[in-house]
Order: sequence, then C-alpha cells, then structure tokens
Amino acid sequence: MKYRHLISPQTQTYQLPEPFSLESGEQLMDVEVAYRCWGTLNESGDNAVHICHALTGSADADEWWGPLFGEGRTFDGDRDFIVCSNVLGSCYGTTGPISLNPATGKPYGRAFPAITVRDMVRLQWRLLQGLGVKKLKFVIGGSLGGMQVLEWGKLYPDYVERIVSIAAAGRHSSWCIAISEAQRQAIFADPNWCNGNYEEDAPPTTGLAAARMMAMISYRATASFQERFGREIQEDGEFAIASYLRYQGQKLVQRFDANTYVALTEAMDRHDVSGGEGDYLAALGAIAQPTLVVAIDSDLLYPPRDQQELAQWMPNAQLEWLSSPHGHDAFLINMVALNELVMGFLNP
Ligand SMILES: CC(=O)SCCNC(=O)CCNC(=O)[C@H](O)C(C)(C)COP(=O)(O)OP(=O)(O)OC[C@H]1O[C@@H](n2cnc3c(N)ncnc32)[C@H](O)[C@@H]1OP(=O)(O)O
Ligand SMILES: N[C@@H](CCO)C(=O)O
Repeated sequence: MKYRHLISPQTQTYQLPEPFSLESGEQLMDVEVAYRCWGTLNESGDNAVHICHALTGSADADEWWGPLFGEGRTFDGDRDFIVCSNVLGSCYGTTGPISLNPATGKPYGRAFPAITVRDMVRLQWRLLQGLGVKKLKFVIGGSLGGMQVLEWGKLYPDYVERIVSIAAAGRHSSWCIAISEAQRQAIFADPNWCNGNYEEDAPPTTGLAAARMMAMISYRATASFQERFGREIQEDGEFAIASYLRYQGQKLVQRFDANTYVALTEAMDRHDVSGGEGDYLAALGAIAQPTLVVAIDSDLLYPPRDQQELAQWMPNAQLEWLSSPHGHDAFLINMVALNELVMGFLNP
C-alpha cells in the first residue's frame, strides 16, 4: 500500500468476512478496515467511543487530535475503549480507490464505486460489531467526521448514546459543493490525470496541489491569513501567503491520492441525512440523542447560521461556540478549547 509508511505501526486491519453492499446497490468484495484502538472494552461491551476523521485524516487520532487524549479528557483510555477507523474510500488502509480490485487485480482508481457518508458509517458499524462493541457512549467528529456523526445518530439511535458534531452539516450546501467541484476540476485539468487511470509514479500532483490550495483557503478565514501573512513579501519576492499555499499543496501531494480525493469529496457532496429523498428537516428532527453541535464562529464552509439551524432542528441538541480566527480548521488547531467544550457536554 503506497501510503503505508504514513500510518502508525499500531494500525490494525479488520477483514470484512462478507461482501459489503453500498447504498448504490453495488457490492465491494474483500473489504478491509484500518483502525486504531486505545483502552480496553469492558465485559458488557458498552464503554466504547468512536472517532470519525475528516477528509485527509487517518485512524491515528492521537496524532491529529492529541490534546483531546489523556486522563480526564475526551479520550481517556483508562475509562473508555476508543476506536478510530479510516473511512471507506480513503488511502490510509481502508478499502478505497488505491486498493486492488479483486475482479481485475489492478487498483480501482476512478472505477471505485460511488460511495456515501452513510456507507462509511455502515462499515464502521460492521467493524464495531466485529470488535464486540455492544454500545457506543458517544461518537464524535469534525467536518466530514461530523457528517458521519450525524449519520450515526440517524442510523443507529439505539446503539449510540450521544453524538458530537463539529463544524459539519446534515447535507452539503451549494457553496460547499461549488468549492469541491472547483477543486475536482483542477485535478481533472492536470495532464497526468488520464481520466483517473494515472500511473502510480506519475500522479496528477499539479492538479491535486491546486485543489488543496483552494481547500486551504476555505479551511481558514480572512482574519487568520491577515494576521499570519498580511501583505508580507518574502526574500524570494513571493507573497508569503502565496508561498504558504503552494507549500500546503506540495505537502498534500506527498501524502494523498488524487482518485481518493475525488471519491471522498464527491461523497461529501452527496451527503444528505434525509437520504436525498425524504424531508431534510424531518430527518434532523428524528436525531433524538443528546447532541453537541460545536460551531466555529469563523467557519466559511459550515457557517454560524447553518450551525444554529442544525442545533435548532435536532430536538435534543446543545450548541456551543468554538471561538477562533482560524476558520473551519479550528477544530484541528484550537484543540484544548475544543476538549473543554466536549468535556462540558459529556460531564455537565
Ligand atoms: C497520514 C497523515 O498524515 S493523516 C493525519 C494528519 N492530517 C490530518 O489529520 C488532516 C488534518 N490536518 C490538517 O488539515 C492540518 O495538518 C492542520 C489543519 C491540522 C494544520 O495544518 P499545518 O500545515 O500543520 O499548519 P499551518 O497552517 O500552521 O502550516 C504550517 C506549515 O506551513 C509552513 N509555512 C508557513 N509559512 C509559510 C510560507 N510563507 N511559505 C511556505 N511555507 C510556510 C510552515 O513551515 C509549516 O510547515 P511544516 O508543516 O512542514 O512544519
Ligand atoms: N483539514 C482537514 C479538512 C477540513 O476539515 C483535512 O485535511 O482533513
């Protein structure tokens, strides 16, 4: 697996014993789920917690959410059995576009079937069944992770006691879809894209880097960039912000796959807790567990008004504000404050 060196050696693999049926009706064979766990499952199997990661995250939650781990914190391995699994469609160990298609013996690439956030959650549920988890104390995640959390609330009301949705939505807005589509078009415009059939040693890095640059603009906020970079010009004559964005683009292409990026952003765009057919507000209204909605006051992607609506339409939801100049990515930056908000919800 091309990105194996980027995931920790503690990552384990769960092999699904049966084919996995997708929402689309297609079936995936030989599905594998990469996951990490911390702590011990108790005899009754009811002290478990599941962490859902964001777009380019991995199962190594202690690496990207470190300050939330530890005694008396959100993730306390002495208290709970904590599981984080890599999502379906990712390139960090779970079956996705870089996996070998058993039917052809070659990587799926762009032929990987269309997946949904619901598919991701149903696969997580299968993993937890395999691990003997009888009940989840809570499920938590930000961004794409928060979308999974809302699906968890909808799909498994008797299995999940509480949910924590951070900087997320019950369905993608046209603004979010627009930003995703522009990113995908940057990838498709790369001559190396080859309709997704690129060689492993010649991926569409220019397009993927441009996509990440666009994404980074949407993950941060005007005040954050102004404060950090202003109109500073570096010694090389470049605007510091331009250099920063290009660096972020290069950083992602070292660690992520373009087909995976396309598949996961398409899944985010398809996301709709009503399943795309029913009444969206009624679907939110049916999520009745005690819920924490964490809203980031500077989030451009899932803005304050949408977060207020989300909390308003879920009957048992509490809205808390993570105040930050850093925009959407604040849930990966202002982690001490986030831990306090979550602890306030878990231990009122
Ligand atoms: C297998 C895996 O790696 S997956 C797990 C990790 N990733 C995830 O979970 C995904 C979510 N994480 C993220 O999106 C990001 O890592 C975040 C949001 C948490 C933080 O982003 P960062 O890039 O670390 O932070 P920040 O915006 O401060 O950028 C710092 C980097 O920009 C560089 N930089 C700053 N200014 C400039 C500039 N003017 N020109 C060029 N580079 C610059 C810094 O040197 C630094 O580089 P480094 O990352 O090599 O140390
Ligand atoms: N910065 C996040 C996406 C925004 O939540 C990631 O790269 O996964």
